[in-house]
Amino acid sequence: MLIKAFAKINLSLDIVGKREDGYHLLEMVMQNVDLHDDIVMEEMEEGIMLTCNKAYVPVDERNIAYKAAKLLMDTKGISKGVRIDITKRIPVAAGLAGGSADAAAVLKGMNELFDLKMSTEELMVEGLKLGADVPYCIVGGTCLCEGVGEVVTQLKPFRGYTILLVKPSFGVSTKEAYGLFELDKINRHVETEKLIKAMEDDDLNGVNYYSRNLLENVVLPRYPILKSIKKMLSRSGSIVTLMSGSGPTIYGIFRDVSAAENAARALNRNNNEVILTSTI
Ligand SMILES: C[C@](O)(CO)[C@H](O)COP(=O)(O)OP(=O)(O)OC[C@H]1O[C@@H](n2ccc(N)nc2=O)[C@H](O)[C@@H]1O
Ligand SMILES: Nc1ncnc2c1ncn2[C@@H]1O[C@H](COP(=O)(O)OP(=O)(O)OP(=O)(O)O)[C@@H](O)[C@H]1O
Repeated sequence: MLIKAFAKINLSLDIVGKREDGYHLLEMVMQNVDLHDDIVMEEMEEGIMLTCNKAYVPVDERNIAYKAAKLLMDTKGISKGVRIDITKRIPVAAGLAGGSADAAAVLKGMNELFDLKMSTEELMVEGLKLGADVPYCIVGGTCLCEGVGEVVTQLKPFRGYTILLVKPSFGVSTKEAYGLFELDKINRHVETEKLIKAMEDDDLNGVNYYSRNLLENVVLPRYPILKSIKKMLSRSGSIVTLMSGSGPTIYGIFRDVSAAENAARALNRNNNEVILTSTI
């Protein structure tokens, strides 16, 4: 069985509170792009066997896809085993929810492979045990995500926009980014309703005006190169230019595909991973 695990970008990320356990309460608009990992799953006699085409991704119980398979085996009492082969294309530790997308794909795959008859809601409850982005990755598409990310509301699709992803050679730890954030220093939050309206109206200038990621406040000052990438993208014709999630990936939304292709050529240096894709 082949399942595609799609990357996401954040059109917004607002932090509106903090829980006792340190997790942040969010309001974010998330969007899948066509860039995806391929997950091939197959039943085995016993155990979990995982492979990945990227040597730096762990293939044991540290892999979130492995954890996803183990979680359902334990909670659903599955006596068989599963083989999972991951072809990774989504950059790692990038703010694109690569690991979360793999985990969501494995939960869905296990549901089918072992005929578990779990509903989307049940899969989301199990997914949240693995990571805050996993429930969104189960639903996918264009969504408003609240709570710690797990309260997911589908929005009108925002399909077919040309996206250029630029991921510099370093990664950013999500935990570290949230750790640097100080909520009491924020005096302007995201106008999420207005952003959603602009998206619904296909008003890219409005999307540009209202799209914001509050984690940029702590991640950009730490990595000034990200500011240069944002500038280069805007100068190259990107209409919306924002950091995704906890970074470091910066993306641009283009009206004009050839402008995006030119920007891709200009930014293809310093070991940046530059990927041309589109919203789905
Ligand atoms: C940055 C985003 O990707 C935006 O979509 C997500 O908020 C992060 O989602 P994720 O990587 O699935 O997050 P998890 O694996 O659950 O958590 C990683 C770390 O991020 C921090 N974290 C995560 C989600 C959240 N709402 N508040 C947090 O403070 C916590 O310190 C946690 O230890
Ligand atoms: N299946 C997986 N794919 C990628 N990374 C994984 C996977 N399983 C575990 N990891 C580890 O998780 C860490 C974060 O990777 P991931 O790609 O999920 O981050 P991210 O894109 O920033 O995700 P998010 O946007 O959810 O924070 C990496 O250090 C990586 O080694």
